Amino acid sequence: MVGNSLWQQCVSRLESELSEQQLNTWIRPLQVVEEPGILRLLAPNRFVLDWVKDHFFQRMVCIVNELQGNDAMRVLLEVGSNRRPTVAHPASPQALASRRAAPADIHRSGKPVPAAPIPAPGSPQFTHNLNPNFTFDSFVEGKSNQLAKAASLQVAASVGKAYNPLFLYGSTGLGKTHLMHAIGNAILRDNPDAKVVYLHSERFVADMIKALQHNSIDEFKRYYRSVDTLLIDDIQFFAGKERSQEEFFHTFNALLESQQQVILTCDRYPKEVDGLEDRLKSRFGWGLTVAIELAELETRVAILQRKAEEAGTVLPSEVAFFIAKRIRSNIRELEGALRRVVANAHFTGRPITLEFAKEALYDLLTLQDKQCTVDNIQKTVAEYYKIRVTDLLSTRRTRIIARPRQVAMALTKELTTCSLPEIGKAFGGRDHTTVLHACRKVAELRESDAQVNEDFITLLRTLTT
Ligand SMILES: Nc1ncnc2c1ncn2[C@@H]1O[C@H](COP(=O)(O)OP(=O)(O)OP(=O)(O)O)[C@@H](O)[C@H]1O
Repeated sequence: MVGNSLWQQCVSRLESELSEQQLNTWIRPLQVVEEPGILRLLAPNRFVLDWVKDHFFQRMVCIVNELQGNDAMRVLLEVGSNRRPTVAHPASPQALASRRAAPADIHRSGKPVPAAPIPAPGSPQFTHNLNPNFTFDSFVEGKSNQLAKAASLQVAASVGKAYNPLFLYGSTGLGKTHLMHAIGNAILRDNPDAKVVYLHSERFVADMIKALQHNSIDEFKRYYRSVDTLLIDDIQFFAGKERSQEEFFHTFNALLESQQQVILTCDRYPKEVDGLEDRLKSRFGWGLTVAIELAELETRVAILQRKAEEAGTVLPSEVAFFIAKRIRSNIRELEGALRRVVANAHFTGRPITLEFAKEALYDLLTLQDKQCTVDNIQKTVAEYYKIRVTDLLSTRRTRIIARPRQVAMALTKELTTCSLPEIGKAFGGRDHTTVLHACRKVAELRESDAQVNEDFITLLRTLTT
């Protein structure tokens, strides 16, 4: 029996034994490589590997043996991917400090930079900069962030030992900073004397420049190297900043060598950050690299309800569903919409009903509606894939046209109230079954092809913000 179908049979068996959540988190992310006599399973990272090994591996081997009878295959479990890399392999700490940095420029995030953590010269105190509200308890778990939360809990419980560095990545506003602070808060709760320091990468750069100007770079180094846990947010802002990367590289190495915990966040997979040195990219993947995905509808609703509860407001579920359906790609924006509804209710003294929420969010949603016309979706998709709108409407079936067309149809289904026949008509008079097929195909590809998933998310975000 070939590895793949054997594995499929094994998964079918597990489907009747495990919960959907367990299957999604631990079993389905495994990829199979076919080799004679060997069923090689690739886990996307060490975290999944360890978990699967401890909880399911024995059972998996049993099932394979049962399915195979006498000519049982060897089952191997290792970290790797036959799609795209997720985690680099560890290397010796001795190899850490041996290389030098390469040059580049500066760019700015436009985000507010949190207060500087550097204490006045000679001052021994540490500034955590942690938001006490960002805890594991206040973090709503869903399929999209389950793995990231589990990994974060593990790191908080085993600082410097479990996974170092922990690298959380995902689009903006999906909860990376929240989780990072949750780890810091949990570490401090267990050990109030722990030196936990959070800062945005721009702050690191600004402090380093200040230290260089004031001839206090040694103190700067000492400070960062003396922390127990260093949390650096949005490391994509290191891109192109040569000197900062070099400094960070050495700090990072020093911390890792002495088992101090480093936690990093980024808006994309480390290897995809342009302007970041290769040695940093590869080093970032030495511990555990975990993605936070776009939250699904149910999680968005649960987050809204949790935030409303925290604000002391009761949010009727039809209102929560309405907001969550309209704002899909960013939890921060979801919170913004909720804040607006709650504030309006407070000022006007009116109860929060569906009608009221529609009124309160009128401007925001009208702007979104304007962007979400079929014409605009077609134009945006065509520009993104560098093809013409007429190509999308044509009968051409080459992959470079057909795939964007499917993505555009799926986006139209997601973002407008058009029916399948209406979408078909708008895309060169196609049948509704073609549209249905396109939507299913895109959903399937988003699971199996990281590039399609990224294209879809980027387009969704462009069209809804
Ligand atoms: N699963 C969740 N449960 C509760 N709140 C969440 C969740 N995900 C995100 N949030 C909230 O959404 C807001 C934005 O999250 P956060 O700042 O962590 O995003 P981010 O991924 O770090 O974004 P950026 O890349 O822009 O820094 C925060 O207020 C956070 O509390």
